[in-house]
Amino acid sequence: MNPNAVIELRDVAIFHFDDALREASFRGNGRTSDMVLSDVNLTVFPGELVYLIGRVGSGKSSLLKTLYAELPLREGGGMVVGFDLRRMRRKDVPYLRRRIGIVFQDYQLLTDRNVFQNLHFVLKATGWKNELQIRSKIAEVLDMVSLQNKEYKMPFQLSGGEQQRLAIARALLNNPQVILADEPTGNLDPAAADGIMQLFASIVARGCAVLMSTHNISNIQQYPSRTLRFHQGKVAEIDLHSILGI
Ligand SMILES: Nc1ncnc2c1ncn2[C@@H]1O[C@H](COP(=O)(O)OP(=O)(O)OP(=O)(O)O)[C@@H](O)[C@H]1O
Repeated sequence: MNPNAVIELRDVAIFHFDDALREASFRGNGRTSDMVLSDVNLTVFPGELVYLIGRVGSGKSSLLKTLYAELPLREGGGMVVGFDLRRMRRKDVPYLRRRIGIVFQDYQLLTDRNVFQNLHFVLKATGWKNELQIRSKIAEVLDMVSLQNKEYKMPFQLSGGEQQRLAIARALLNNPQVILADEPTGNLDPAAADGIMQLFASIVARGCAVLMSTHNISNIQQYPSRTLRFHQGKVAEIDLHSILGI
């Protein structure tokens, strides 16, 4: 494994284990899992922006879930920010998640808490104790995502783009080396999506690696970068000329 990589996958296969299928196999009827991807090899270094593209159901979310240990890695080798995915136990998962940031299409904010409380909650849950340091960290990340002065807004009082900025601020709280973003611009209009892409570009420029699944080719046109195509159960790096026509 490359000591400088923040993500490394070697000969990985990804499966969904289905309880109904498992039940069938107990009865001697065969399969217990559905293979989504196989032969996945990937190395990502600090400060890289990597897009994941492919049709609905091609496995982009499944790969991201494997990287944040929502789906267990059962075949091949995988390291994420120094954590060995094959050796992860359930109790190790929160420690991995403190070292990475995760951003979803639907923001996944605490809807009954304001901006400040959404961030405060995460810092307390990840072991921060000193209120002064907590306040200073919250001010720092809100500044990074241009949401200063919105601390007391509730999520429903924010635009979609602002809610996604808050989700990104939350992902930045513990200075992650990697951000995994699953269609972060999927619910946004072009102007808001553009702002989110600018924000990710600034995060990448600070040395954080970002893996982003997207159906939005204009994201890639705007910030061309390494792109992986998910197709027929495999992942392959593609030549940007083939999708951008440049
Ligand atoms: N929890 C699950 N249990 C069983 N199969 C699943 C589960 N989640 C996803 N799948 C299957 O795994 C395959 C890959 O799905 P995945 O969500 O990773 O695709 P995707 O490329 O992210 O799609 P989208 O672009 O819609 O987000 C699909 O065939 C899907 O039906």
